[in-house]
Amino acid sequence: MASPEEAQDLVYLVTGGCGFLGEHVVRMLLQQEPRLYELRVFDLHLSPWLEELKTGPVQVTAIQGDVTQAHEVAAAVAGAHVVIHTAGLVDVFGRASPETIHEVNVQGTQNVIEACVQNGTQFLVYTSSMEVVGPNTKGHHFYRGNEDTPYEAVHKHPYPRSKALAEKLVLEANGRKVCGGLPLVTCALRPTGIYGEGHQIMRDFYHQGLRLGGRLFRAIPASVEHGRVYVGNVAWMHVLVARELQQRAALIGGQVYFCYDQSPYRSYEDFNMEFLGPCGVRLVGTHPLLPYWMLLILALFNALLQWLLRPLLLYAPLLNPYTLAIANTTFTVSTNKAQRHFGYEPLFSWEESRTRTIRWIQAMESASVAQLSRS
Ligand SMILES: NC(=O)c1ccc[n+]([C@@H]2O[C@H](COP(=O)([O-])OP(=O)(O)OC[C@H]3O[C@@H](n4cnc5c(N)ncnc54)[C@H](O)[C@@H]3O)[C@@H](O)[C@H]2O)c1
Ligand SMILES: C[C@@H](CO)CCC[C@@H](C)[C@H]1CC[C@H]2[C@@H]3[C@H](O)C=C4C[C@@H](O)CC[C@]4(C)[C@H]3CC[C@]12C
Repeated sequence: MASPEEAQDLVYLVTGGCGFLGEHVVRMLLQQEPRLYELRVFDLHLSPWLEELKTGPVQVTAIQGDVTQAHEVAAAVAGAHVVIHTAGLVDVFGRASPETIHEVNVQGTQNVIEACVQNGTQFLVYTSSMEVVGPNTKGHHFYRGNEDTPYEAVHKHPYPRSKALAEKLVLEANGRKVCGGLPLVTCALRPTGIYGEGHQIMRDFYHQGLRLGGRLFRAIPASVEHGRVYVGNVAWMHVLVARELQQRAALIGGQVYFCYDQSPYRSYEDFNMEFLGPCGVRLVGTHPLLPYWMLLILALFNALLQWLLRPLLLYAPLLNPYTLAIANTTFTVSTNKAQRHFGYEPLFSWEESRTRTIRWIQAMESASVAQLSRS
């Protein structure tokens, strides 16, 4: 039974609630937000696991919709107290056009803001990205920086450009009057590279490793640090900041926070090996097996091939000039701003985050073995 100060009276809306991060935010809200009365999950594609959540004490409402359609967003927001906007088109591989990325990430976010204003919804948390800052394509390193570290943010790629524009819209909307006259309170969370259960790129690396006989070949120097954060902690940060935004609007409104936890600083590949290693994949080489210039030629070749093949098929490999640049540029954060402003402490230790991620990969493996033996 909820105590009087914890009456179950709040309606939350999570956009992109069926995505990798969105699913963790949805589950975290159900576990950690005692004042939740209704949870609306809005996504272009609804996942079957939502059905099992509908049997719990909180009313879970699945809404199939598109953030680019203002009327669909407005209908979903009507009556909500808090919106957590995670929906986005995450594409650094050239799968979607720059126009589509802009439409979903920027126009979609504008639609969410306008829907909050029209409907009198006062609290908006936006999932931004480290890429709003960098790494930039000039290869400048961002070494254990924080929210105030000066850095030349240069956005040439459609994805980081769209995230930066959307973040700006969200922060500028802080303080706007919503219907009823109260101020809109917004903030943005900037995860570094998220990992954990459901991470598609980790899945891809694992399967690639299996195809190559349990090996992956080092392509990035071990000295390049890449920031990573566990999905459960990113979700927890969203839940906590959404709650505290309602109590400490003056402090948190209009602010940005990097998402961080105790995950160690490593290169992108070495970090992945923390999970893939125990699952039978090893990283070959202590130094990159190919020199950088050769990888760059391969990346440029991939980009050319993508362009040539576009009328016929979608060719979108992991390696392109942009992903090569990100993977080869140090970008790590070291901050306690979220702890100072809203009392954030990671919910999952590094050991737990690692164990959970390994168990997920192992479960994936058992499921595919079981499927093979059935067929
Ligand atoms: N994955 C990362 O490492 C990472 C890091 C930093 C920030 N982010 C941000 O976190 C958010 C979630 O990313 P993710 O990794 O979970 O991606 P994801 O692709 O798994 O999830 C995004 C979700 O948004 C939904 N969506 C896409 N277009 C939509 C539309 N037009 N209308 C409604 N829903 C739509 C998708 O169906 C999907 O369920 C994104 O905003 C992304 O920019 C991700
Ligand atoms: C050169 C390859 C040899 O193994 C390795 C390529 C790795 C890349 C595919 C990934 C390296 C860094 C990743 C990005 C980073 O973690 C942060 C991101 C921010 C987020 O908002 C979206 C995802 C991403 C762009 C992420 C995508 C994959 C990498 C480029």
